[in-house]
Amino acid sequence: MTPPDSAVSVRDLRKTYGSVDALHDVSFDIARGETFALLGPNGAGKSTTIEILEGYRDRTGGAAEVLGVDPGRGGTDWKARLGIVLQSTGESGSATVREQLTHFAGFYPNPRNVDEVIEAVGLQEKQKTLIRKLSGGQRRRIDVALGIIGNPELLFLDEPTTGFDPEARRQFWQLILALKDEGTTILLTTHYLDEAARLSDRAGIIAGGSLIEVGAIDEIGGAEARTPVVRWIEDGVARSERTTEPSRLVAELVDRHGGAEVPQLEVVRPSLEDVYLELVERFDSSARDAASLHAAALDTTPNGGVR
Ligand SMILES: Nc1ncnc2c1ncn2[C@@H]1O[C@H](COP(=O)(O)OP(=O)(O)OP(=O)(O)O)[C@@H](O)[C@H]1O
Repeated sequence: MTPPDSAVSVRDLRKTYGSVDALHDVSFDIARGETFALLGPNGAGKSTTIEILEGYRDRTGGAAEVLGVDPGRGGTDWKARLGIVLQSTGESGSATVREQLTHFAGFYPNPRNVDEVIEAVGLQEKQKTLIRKLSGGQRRRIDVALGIIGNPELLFLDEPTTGFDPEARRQFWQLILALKDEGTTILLTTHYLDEAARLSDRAGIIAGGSLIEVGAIDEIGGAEARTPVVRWIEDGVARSERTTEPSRLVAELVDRHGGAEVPQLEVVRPSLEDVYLELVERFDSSARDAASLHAAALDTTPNGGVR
């Protein structure tokens, strides 16, 4: 089932929690060495997908392979090849930063150097501090440090930079780019679309438990969604136009203004965030249409309408 260079392969993955249909028919591959972002609104099914792939959660249906192994059956050797940064901060213990990392390094056959990891997550000055005395953002760095201490082939990062200050996020990005250079495969979920765009090669967008789009980070959504928008003010009215030839339009506007400044002129290339919001909004509105069609059909069926 798995393409030969795949680190992760998912086919028709389904998960229900009681009556909640959390995932349906989700299929995607992640190549070895690739950084893949799984994006989507709250409750879309990202953590459920990740937890199934980590072997923490059973699936209801479909198939999955992670580093060539069914995650439902992965043993200790397989787990030692994974690095996991869960969504919630788990570390609050009474060990120091250095003690905790040294302790966890001992669980792995080929761990990273503890000093290097402490430096990579920017905790040199806190290495002798008890973890429970760290700030929330600093504890999150410990989560990331514990995720990479085992020198994983595949790293799962579930909203890794929540609570980071902007400088810490940039520092974290450098760390991830360095891991990527070393060939680590990374599966990232994040609500920061700039983070996904900066770090990932490809992304999948999940909404309502379905994968609605998957593709290269600078192609996702298709060429039309990426068309630049020219914005300006004319006669006191805000104008905008989508065009594949923004230079031509700008030249025309300058001409129309007799060579003077065009008020508040800007050319904006839609960002990953703009494309994402458009795709999710389109999904939401077709889900609303389907729900009202369904309600209308019930209403017209004999004894179907509940009033
Ligand atoms: N243990 C559980 N029991 C019942 N329902 C659950 C459970 N875990 C998740 N769900 C439901 O499954 C759906 C998907 O949740 P999931 O946590 O995978 O979403 P998510 O995309 O990770 O969201 P977020 O961005 O908020 O973390 C949601 O409707 C959620 O309420």
